[in-house]
Amino acid sequence: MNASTAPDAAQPEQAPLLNIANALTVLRLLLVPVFIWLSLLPGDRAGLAAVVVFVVAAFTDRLDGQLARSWGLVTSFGKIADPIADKALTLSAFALLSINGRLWWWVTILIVVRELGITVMRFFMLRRAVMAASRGGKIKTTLQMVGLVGLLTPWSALFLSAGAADFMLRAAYVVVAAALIVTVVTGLDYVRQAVQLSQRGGHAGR
Ligand SMILES: O=P(O)(O)OC[C@H](O)CO
Repeated sequence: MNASTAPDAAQPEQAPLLNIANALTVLRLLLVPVFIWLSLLPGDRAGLAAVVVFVVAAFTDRLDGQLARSWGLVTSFGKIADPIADKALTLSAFALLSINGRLWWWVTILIVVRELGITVMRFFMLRRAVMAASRGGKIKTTLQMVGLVGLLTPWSALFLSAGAADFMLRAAYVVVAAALIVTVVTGLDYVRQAVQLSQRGGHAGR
């Protein structure tokens, strides 16, 4: 939602906790069980409905960040909850794909370890600073979401030729590969930021 590591104690929050940006973040979290339920139903129609719910939830990620920045609705809750809502959505999709044998487990496990590891680290770092999502983190989430939509969509049910459906699926795997690289690199970068903050021994100074 917010670029860079932001100070928490130095600047008291102006925006109310109950605002449209945070409501969209909570909506994204609430859409996750709906997406999982639809994904587990048999048939292409349920699969397509699951993709629609996923896309709506992914769109709220774009919208909440934009609204928070442009309307001055940035809160510490949003900085923490926004990445958690993203991870709940993307990690459930990665796990479902691996369960269905459509994505290698090692890819899902690597991404789960990075995402949960950074979330735990964020909570530990709260004593010093709120580590908001970085630019790289946002790019990573976008790549993951685009790749996931490509892998989740039953392309053949969209009246595409076999060749076109195959092309879309291959393109999705390429995007997921790019997402995997950015996921690992940005994870390491967050660790570097956390080490620097810890060494400074105080609040993030921006
Ligand atoms: O890479 P993270 O953990 O900062 O997550 C990034 C967010 O999902 C961007 O909205």
